[in-house]
Amino acid sequence: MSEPHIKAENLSLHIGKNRILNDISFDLSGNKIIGLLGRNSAGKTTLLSVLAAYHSPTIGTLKMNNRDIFEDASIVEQISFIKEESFEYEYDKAKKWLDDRGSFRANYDADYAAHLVKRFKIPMNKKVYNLSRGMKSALTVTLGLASRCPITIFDEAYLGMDAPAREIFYEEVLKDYMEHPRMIILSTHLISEMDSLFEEVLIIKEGSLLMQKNTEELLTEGVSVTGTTEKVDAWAAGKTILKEQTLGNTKSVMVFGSRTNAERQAAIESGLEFGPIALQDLFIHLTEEGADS
Ligand SMILES: Nc1ncnc2c1ncn2[C@@H]1O[C@H](COP(=O)(O)OP(=O)(O)OP(=O)(O)O)[C@@H](O)[C@H]1O
Repeated sequence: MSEPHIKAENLSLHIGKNRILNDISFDLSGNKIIGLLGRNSAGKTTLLSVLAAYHSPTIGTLKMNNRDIFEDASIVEQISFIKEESFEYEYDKAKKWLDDRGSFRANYDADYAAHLVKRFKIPMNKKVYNLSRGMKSALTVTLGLASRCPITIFDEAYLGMDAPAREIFYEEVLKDYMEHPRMIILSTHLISEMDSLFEEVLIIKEGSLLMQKNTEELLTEGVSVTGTTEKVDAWAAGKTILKEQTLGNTKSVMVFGSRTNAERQAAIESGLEFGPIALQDLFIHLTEEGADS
């Protein structure tokens, strides 16, 4: 298959009277790791389930490699959608569950799955419903990674995993992506742990797309500036201020928006101090109630 290309145009999803996704357009192309960021209830799971063809858009279109995801079953085979499952009635042993599901996936690598099972220490002789929450997550993540689908979606797949298991997950995502490039989309609202994975991010807020950006570009647009209140106010006038703090005559602002190098240089020469803003801080302020990017 050629490199994946997903194009959403004016996509809206209504369920009953609820308008869950509103007029979303984006263009994702190539093998890369993409972060889908949004606060609780922003619509991450819903958007991903539309991408995985679980829901058809009420309005608008969603195409993969120029074909409608809902009209072509062969496309759905290229997509793996991993989310937290309760597995309340899953009486198979973990080994059978994984082997059965892997057998339906064209690129499934059983040796790699065995490697992940070992790293996560999943007790494969236990019945799935009896596994701990963290082990259920590890099992689904193992299926998602070892399936090596051209489009692999993890919807907050770390839920239930403890910190060491999450660390293994992040390491394996990166390592396996480098060896077998594909499009991997990870949704999260725990950004600080995962920010270094994302080459691109989609940020959604209240069912609408706030932005689609290359992560590096996004990070260069956010900057914290500190100096005397007078100088900081003069510099920040007309800019998008995400946050401000004053202590005595010293002021610090977080600003978002593109700047020229010359502008930055002049500000530094006038005595202002520039610092980076972490992706998580940018996310928090950009998605705040009333924030307008
Ligand atoms: N079947 C449904 N019927 C009605 N409303 C729904 C349905 N599914 C989701 N919603 C609503 O749509 C909104 C988005 O839900 P969604 O689960 O996509 O958010 P999320 O960003 O994944 O949230 P979280 O981070 O809390 O998991 C929520 O307000 C939710 O209550």
